[in-house]
Amino acid sequence: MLNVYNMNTFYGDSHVLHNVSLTVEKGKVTVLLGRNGMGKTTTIHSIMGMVPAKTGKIVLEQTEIQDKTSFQISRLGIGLVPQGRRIFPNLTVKENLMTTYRPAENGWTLDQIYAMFPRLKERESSMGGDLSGGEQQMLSIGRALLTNPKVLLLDEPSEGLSPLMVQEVTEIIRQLKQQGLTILLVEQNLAMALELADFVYILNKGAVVFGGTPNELDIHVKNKYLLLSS
Ligand SMILES: Nc1ncnc2c1ncn2[C@@H]1O[C@H](COP(=O)(O)OP(=O)(O)OP(=O)(O)O)[C@@H](O)[C@H]1O
Repeated sequence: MLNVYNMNTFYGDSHVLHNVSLTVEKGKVTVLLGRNGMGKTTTIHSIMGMVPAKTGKIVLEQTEIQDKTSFQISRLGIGLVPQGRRIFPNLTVKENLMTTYRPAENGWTLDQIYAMFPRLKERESSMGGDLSGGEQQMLSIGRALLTNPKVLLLDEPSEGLSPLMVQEVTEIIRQLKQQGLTILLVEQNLAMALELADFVYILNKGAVVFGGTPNELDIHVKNKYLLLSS
């Protein structure tokens, strides 16, 4: 569905991603793990065209997207739930949702988003900035779904949420998977990630050092790249 081949990304002279290759299979949850600063967000931003890769190829279905703008990439069917949620604080919940709404045949509608997130319906006239962290995360997910994406990228959706809210967000991602949505999830929360993952990649210093199923992710790999500080 989404394939990344040998992606190299720089911030100025700083070479951050080194030949990153990933496969995100249709209808599956692919998880990208790695400690702080290892390049997870940069990978997501390069796929979205926000920090374009200097070399490499990114293919969505049959279309090469590495030279396209973020707007074009969104239109082609990649939705982003960004780190930190990035909702508009001075727009209402409903206005936040409608900013990106793009109707699609058999696609998400506002009513369906409200059915999935009843709390957003209750708060539809509240300002985005007045919502709790968990409500903002739901708003951010709802807003991305209303672009009717083929692939949904989620960048650390559990960040800053209470354990109860993390469970709720996990449940939502599980439901989206059951509905057949293709998902690339960046997470620091290992338990959450492994609960959802069909396939796992680990990034270390901007390079993919592991790709396999959650079962193949043994304690040695976890210790080396995820649990211990470097
Ligand atoms: N705008 C930027 N300019 C320069 N360097 C950056 C910029 N953004 C990130 N970096 C650097 O790129 C590297 C990868 O950062 P990135 O944010 O992609 O990591 P991450 O794995 O997503 O970490 P985190 O979990 O903290 O978000 C880090 O060394 C970081 O300092």
